[in-house]
Amino acid sequence: MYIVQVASECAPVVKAGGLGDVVFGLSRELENQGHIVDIILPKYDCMRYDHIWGLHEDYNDLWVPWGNSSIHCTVFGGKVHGHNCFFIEPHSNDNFFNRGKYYGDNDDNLRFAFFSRAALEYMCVSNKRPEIIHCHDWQTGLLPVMLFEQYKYRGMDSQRVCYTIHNFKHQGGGSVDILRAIQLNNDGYYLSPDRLKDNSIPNHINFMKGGIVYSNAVNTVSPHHAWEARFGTEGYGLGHSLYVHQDKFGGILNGLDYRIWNPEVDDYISMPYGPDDFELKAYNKKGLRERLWLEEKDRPIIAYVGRLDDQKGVGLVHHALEYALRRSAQFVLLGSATSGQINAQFWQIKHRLNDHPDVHLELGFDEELSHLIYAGADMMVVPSNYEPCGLTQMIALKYGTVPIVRGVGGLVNTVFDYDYDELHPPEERNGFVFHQTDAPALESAMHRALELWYTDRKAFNKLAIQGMRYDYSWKHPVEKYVEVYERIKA
Ligand SMILES: Nc1ncnc2c1ncn2[C@@H]1O[C@H](COP(=O)(O)OP(=O)(O)O[C@H]2O[C@H](CO)[C@@H](O)[C@H](O)[C@H]2O)[C@@H](O)[C@H]1O
Repeated sequence: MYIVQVASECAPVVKAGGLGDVVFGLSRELENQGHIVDIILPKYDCMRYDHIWGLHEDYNDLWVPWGNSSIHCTVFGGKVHGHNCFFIEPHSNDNFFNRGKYYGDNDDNLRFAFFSRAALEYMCVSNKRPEIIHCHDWQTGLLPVMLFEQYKYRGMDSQRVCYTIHNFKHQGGGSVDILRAIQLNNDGYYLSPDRLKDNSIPNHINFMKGGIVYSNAVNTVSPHHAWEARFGTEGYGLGHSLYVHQDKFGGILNGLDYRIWNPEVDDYISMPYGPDDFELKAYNKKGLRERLWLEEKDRPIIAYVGRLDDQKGVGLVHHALEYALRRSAQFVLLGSATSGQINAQFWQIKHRLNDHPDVHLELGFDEELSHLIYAGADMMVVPSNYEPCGLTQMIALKYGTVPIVRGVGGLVNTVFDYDYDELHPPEERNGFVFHQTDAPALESAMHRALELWYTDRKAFNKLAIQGMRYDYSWKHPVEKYVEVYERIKA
């Protein structure tokens, strides 16, 4: 099958979080299984150009209809670790993708509406006719709308869309001006409740709702989160739309790319190791301590890696740090804040603890360091408020770093409590789970993990090795995506 992925991220060239990992890992495994995949991305000024090989002009004369005129774009082709990517560069004073960052500007909705339009226009005029266009998150929610309302009549009538939602909280939207920009000139039609009308803000369109209504198949990234979004509050107002479209909605658990996330072959860590020579993990703990100036002693290291965002339970992340110190453990944090307030709060903590021999906070994005943390830590905390899938706990498992997670979303589908899991026998359990969003709940799970580390190291290591033996690769999820593609293709 020929599949085009359209997304705002693809690791390692553009990665702000898990979306980038998924777009790359999914594409790579699809190709392994014999499919052809192209990936279309914006050409950001701040991408990791060192991960692109053979960047060249692929299509120089792309004119993308926009408002009353059109914007000239150049499309660049290049290989990202062997995979075909196309980068769209608009030439206009809006400088849509020359902002020194991927997201976070007031006109983000317009920027990605433009990107969706440009991706379709490029496929249309360059004669790319995939069987499946796979769109991701709010940034590309308008693509299926334009495909079925406009491009279907321009020779793209047999393309089908699979739409994957990685985060319901960010839906994209705005006034009907956006419809004008993408030339969907019939406000009454598009603003109807069964099309793009936002479910709560009057006279607003909602990109993600558009994606749900117009795509042929819709999924989120774990079975449990699909249930939460449909029946709980985690759909952030889109629960009703999911109900209306329930026949085409489901959950497919993410995978991990084990060529990137595998301690047996990881170039960024101090010493390779696997479940059969787990004792070598200790060299990575030493390497991590040396790199981050932590004191060398017989203590566990607890880590947090992730965006510092309300979604991730930042209050509990901070609490985990304080509790770890109280229990004489060491704590390492690698995170980038998504708001100025959270950023300031963590810089303050960092300054306060700057000379502490048992703590290191690294505030920013550092892919290489993240590998060493997964390898060197003993435990990883993931106290999320909600978590569609979560990759950090799956990476931690592969690196024999025991996850301590809140039982929500994909965390429920991947981490099974050492003491209390009822569905898995003891030899299949792999972590610690708590349920409430308060500090005592987190402490009780951390306490159980720390007690095991302090009092029965053998049992702790056995648990870590059990986690390493889980297969959360892309192999099985890709089979599920291919089933979906087969079902919807023309
Ligand atoms: N400061 C930093 N430095 C280096 N690396 C960092 C980093 N902060 C995060 N990362 C890395 O980014 C990825 C984050 O994965 P998550 O699953 O937590 O994604 P996120 O919440 O962004 O994405 C959303 O999409 C993904 C993919 O579908 C879902 O798993 C998830 O639940 C959903 O919220 C991991 O690879 C992690 O190591």
